[in-house]
Amino acid sequence: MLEEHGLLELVRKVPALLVRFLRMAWSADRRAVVVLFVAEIASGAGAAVLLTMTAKAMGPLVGTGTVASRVHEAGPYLIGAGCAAAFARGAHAFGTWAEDRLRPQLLTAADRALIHAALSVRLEVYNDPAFTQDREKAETGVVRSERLVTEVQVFLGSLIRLVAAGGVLAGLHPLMLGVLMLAVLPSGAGAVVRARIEYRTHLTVSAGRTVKQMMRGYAANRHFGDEMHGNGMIPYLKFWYDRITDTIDAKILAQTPKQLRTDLLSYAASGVCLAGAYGVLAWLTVSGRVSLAVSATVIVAVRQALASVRDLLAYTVGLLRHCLYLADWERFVDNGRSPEKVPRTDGKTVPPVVETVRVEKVSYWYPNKPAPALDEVSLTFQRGEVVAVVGENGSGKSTLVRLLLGLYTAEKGTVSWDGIDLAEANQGTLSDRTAVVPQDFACWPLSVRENVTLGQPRTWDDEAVWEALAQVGMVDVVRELPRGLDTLLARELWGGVTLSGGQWQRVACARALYRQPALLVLDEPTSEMDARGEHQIFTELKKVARDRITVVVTHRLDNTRIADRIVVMEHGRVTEQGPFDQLVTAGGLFQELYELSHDR
Ligand SMILES: Nc1ncnc2c1ncn2[C@@H]1O[C@H](COP(=O)(O)OP(=O)(O)OP(=O)(O)O)[C@@H](O)[C@H]1O
Repeated sequence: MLEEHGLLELVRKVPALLVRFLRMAWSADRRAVVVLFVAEIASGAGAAVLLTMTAKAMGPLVGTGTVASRVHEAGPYLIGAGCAAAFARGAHAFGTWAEDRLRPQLLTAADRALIHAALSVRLEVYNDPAFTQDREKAETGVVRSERLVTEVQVFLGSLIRLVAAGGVLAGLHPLMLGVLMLAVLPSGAGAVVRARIEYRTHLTVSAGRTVKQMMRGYAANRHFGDEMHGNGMIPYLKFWYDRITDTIDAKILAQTPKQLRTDLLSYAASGVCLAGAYGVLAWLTVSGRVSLAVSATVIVAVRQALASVRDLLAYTVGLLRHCLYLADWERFVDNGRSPEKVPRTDGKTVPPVVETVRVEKVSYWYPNKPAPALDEVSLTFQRGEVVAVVGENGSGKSTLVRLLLGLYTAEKGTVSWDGIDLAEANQGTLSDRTAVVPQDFACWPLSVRENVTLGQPRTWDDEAVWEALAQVGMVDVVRELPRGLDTLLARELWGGVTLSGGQWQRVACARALYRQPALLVLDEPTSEMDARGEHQIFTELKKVARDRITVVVTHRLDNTRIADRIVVMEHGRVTEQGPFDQLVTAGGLFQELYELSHDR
């Protein structure tokens, strides 16, 4: 991780980051990039001409003769200087126009890359605790990408103006470059020290900021409103949020005395060096080595150079800081493209119809867990079968179905579909054959139609959509919505509505049925449904079971009566299998759980 390395590591990365950033800008808006560069170069050239004209005007102005004749002689140069200044400002305005165009486009490009990366990785990558933290950091990189445009613009402009001032001074007298260096060096050193302090501060607060960001997300999410308000959690959450923000602030504030010391030292050194530079200049002038006119120009040029250096350094610090966040963003985005993190697309094609899914001696470990979530599990599933998977919390049911779906890859053993080992399957063709109603599903802020067809190629035929809705008993509810299938299921948006928990669950089931998959997995599909809804779903499952393998994970053991076979799991192992009538009297865990569920 970049954080383990130092500032030097970051500085080494900056050019590559800037090139990548430039490429993004180039593909977003070439014209704006060209205008930005041309405008800043033109603005720098204008500043150089302004200085040269000033130098030329100084000769007559500080020379001999009447005031009128001196002004007359200097007049054309003064007009030239005025025009150069106007030109430089005009060019800068175009630079700002380009910046205004690039900022939002780069923000969008960085944001899109992040979301695509987050959506591209395999589900297993999410299990790595670093993944969430990396994503939070990358989010900050997205926000900072916008500011980087301004920084690059000012950095470039200042650099060009500094080079222009240096060039003009060197042209006047080679020694003047030394005078300029003497005047600006301490500010440079001060800025580097400041950047180091800021970088270290960033490292100390980054973990706290990540947690804070997560909390912000929860606090603003209506989904958690019932839980927060109904449990009286608000005062503690406020207290907790205040505490973490105070801790972060305290760490940042603890750095301010160091920054003050750095500033005072660098300003004092700057003052001494500037006085030294002017002393050298005075000596050169008095000893006749440079003319009075040159010396007057040097003073103007040094002032301009100092302003440029101040901008340059301030924006270099900003640039470094933002590159730091961008490095986090870059790492996350590149991870989302690395072959070992994304699903396989080059493997064997999974056929549309599957007769047998075989699980052979499969074990699976989650990161940082000593015991396997699945331990040498062997099972076979046949087309047309409805299999219920039951067991106590944490026994490995959800892990098993993720392996069947190919969402996780077995670490030991194999899961195969008609002989195709899923570790070697093309994941795209596999996910085309599966459908799942997970325990936790999203309430997508899309129309009813899209909520049903999501994951399928777009269709103009609503008949199949209505059919899927009929299978879950949602036809009347949808007909009564203000815009039927077009109704937006997002109460937060104008014209949108929301559904009840059970209705949302029915929509999730309709989506799975609409897919007509080879493997249909339902993990607690009816936990929020009323008795009628539950009855309807299980009746429908039975009706459509002939064409596929259906796996239902459930804690409501009465529902397992519809299953052809029940698989009982304990501590990651399969301990019982068989039809309901057999298991309910077998004296094993199933019978015990069944009796407990009726012992009220
Ligand atoms: N993402 C994860 N990271 C780490 N450990 C996990 C993860 N998901 C599950 N586990 C662990 O794996 C084991 C099996 O979990 P799994 O979710 O498969 O159980 P389950 O039978 O579906 O439980 P439940 O009935 O509560 O849904 C548990 O010990 C759980 O703590």
